[in-house]
Amino acid sequence: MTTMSGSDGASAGGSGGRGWFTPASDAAPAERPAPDAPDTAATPQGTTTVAPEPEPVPEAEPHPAPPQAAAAPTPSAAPESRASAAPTDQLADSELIRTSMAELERSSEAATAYFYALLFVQYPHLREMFPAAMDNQRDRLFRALLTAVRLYDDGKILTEYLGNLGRGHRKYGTQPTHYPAVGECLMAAIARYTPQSWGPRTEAAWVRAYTAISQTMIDAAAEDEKRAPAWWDAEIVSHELRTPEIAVITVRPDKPYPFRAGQYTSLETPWWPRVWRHYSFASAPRPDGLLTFHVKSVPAGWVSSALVQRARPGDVLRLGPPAGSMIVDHRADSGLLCLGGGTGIAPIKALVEDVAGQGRPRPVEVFYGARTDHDLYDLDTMLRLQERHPWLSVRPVVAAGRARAAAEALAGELPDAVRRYGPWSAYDGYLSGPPGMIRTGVETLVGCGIPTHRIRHDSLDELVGQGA
Ligand SMILES: NC(=O)C1=CN([C@@H]2O[C@H](COP(=O)(O)OP(=O)(O)OC[C@H]3O[C@@H](n4cnc5c(N)ncnc54)[C@H](O)[C@@H]3O)[C@@H](O)[C@H]2O)C=CC1
Repeated sequence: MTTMSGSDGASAGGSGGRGWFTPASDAAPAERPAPDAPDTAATPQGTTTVAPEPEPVPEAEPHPAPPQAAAAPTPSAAPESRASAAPTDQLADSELIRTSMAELERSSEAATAYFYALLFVQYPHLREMFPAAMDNQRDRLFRALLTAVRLYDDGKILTEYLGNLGRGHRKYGTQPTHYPAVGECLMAAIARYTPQSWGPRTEAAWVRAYTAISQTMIDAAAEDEKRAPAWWDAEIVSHELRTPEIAVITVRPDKPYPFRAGQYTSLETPWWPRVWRHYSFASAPRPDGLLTFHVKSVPAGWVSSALVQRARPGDVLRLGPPAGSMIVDHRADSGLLCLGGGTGIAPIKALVEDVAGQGRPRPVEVFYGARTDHDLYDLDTMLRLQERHPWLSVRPVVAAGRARAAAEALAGELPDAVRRYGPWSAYDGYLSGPPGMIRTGVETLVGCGIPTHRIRHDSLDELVGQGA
């Protein structure tokens, strides 16, 4: 598999044949599917990172000033433009790309809007692969780029991130032949919005990086194609409204769906084609193969609202591959300290079931937080698990007031409640919930003596994009 340092793509220009960004000839055959935007990054040991994925949100399609005919970058006046595209090592590339990215960040919105406008003007047939509304999509592309640049010098993690991305993109129907088009428009957008840093060396560094990125994604998708479908259709077999905003939805996939407790998937509804959202599996793998999700409808959340208010048994959803590395290492004996906020309790419940299924008891301490006790929609389930398993402790934590249903609930924000117990230094941390909770939760656990490499959670980027 190609890594960032492996390719020597100079700026050759042109998007056809073996020009810019064309995958290596001995790599993936042309008909292999590949990706179009970001999906998942998982750090092997520590923090789980769920990366951006093209998951647009509805809305009219806004566009920036229409791009000119050709996507030629405009490198001329840049400070480093007099330098030749001489051989550069990866370190130099990463310097150039970071500088360029820092400048790009200042105009990220305009640059991504320009990129998509250019892509759809130059390659109109690609438009149908994207959802009608492009808002969130634009944001996700940029976040993916940022993630790749951030991981640029860490070959192993970058390869893992891109591999997940490539596999995740199979469901969009992306082909290897799409990469040159995307690369060409991306370079044009970067060139246009980084006048200070753009020049031949930076351009060559970006071309090398993009070529390597594409190749890694294409290879991963091709490899994945040998063993897994691009997507699964899954019929809803039960739909239970736990509160007016929260539904517990169980589906039956049309083919076996292998995954690990703590992971998540991407999900598309029939009502919003090509709009995908992430949801965690709320149970460990079951013998009957059914999968359960907890969905909270959020304001202006078209997908979540459809899933909660409109979906019914018999409706068919589409699932992407499993992703995420918030999984339990069953070779270890350490205890699990789990923080589940709101519907973030879903993967925590799966983790508890996973530990139970191993038949090797180890301490599991769950803090289940909600705004009000009314929002503790899955407390009964968690308390039943606690009754069944002596190694499990479940503590509800209610931020606002005290609940009748959970008279024993602790008061306050979830991380504060955790701090009152412990010691936790011998535990591994698992966090799932809203981004603010994850941030303060990680700080709290580190403050309690749990090193970051023993703390796992889904990525904040992904969670931010999820609420729709
Ligand atoms: N449905 C699913 O499968 C999954 C959902 N999630 C995420 O979980 C979140 C659930 O949202 P809601 O149920 O509306 O949760 P919520 O906003 O009602 O909050 C749940 C808990 O988090 C605490 N919290 C919130 N912000 C905090 C902050 N800044 N500092 C400390 N504590 C804070 C609250 O006090 C409460 O205890 C969403 O962001 C969703 O993306 C995460 C993983 C899986």
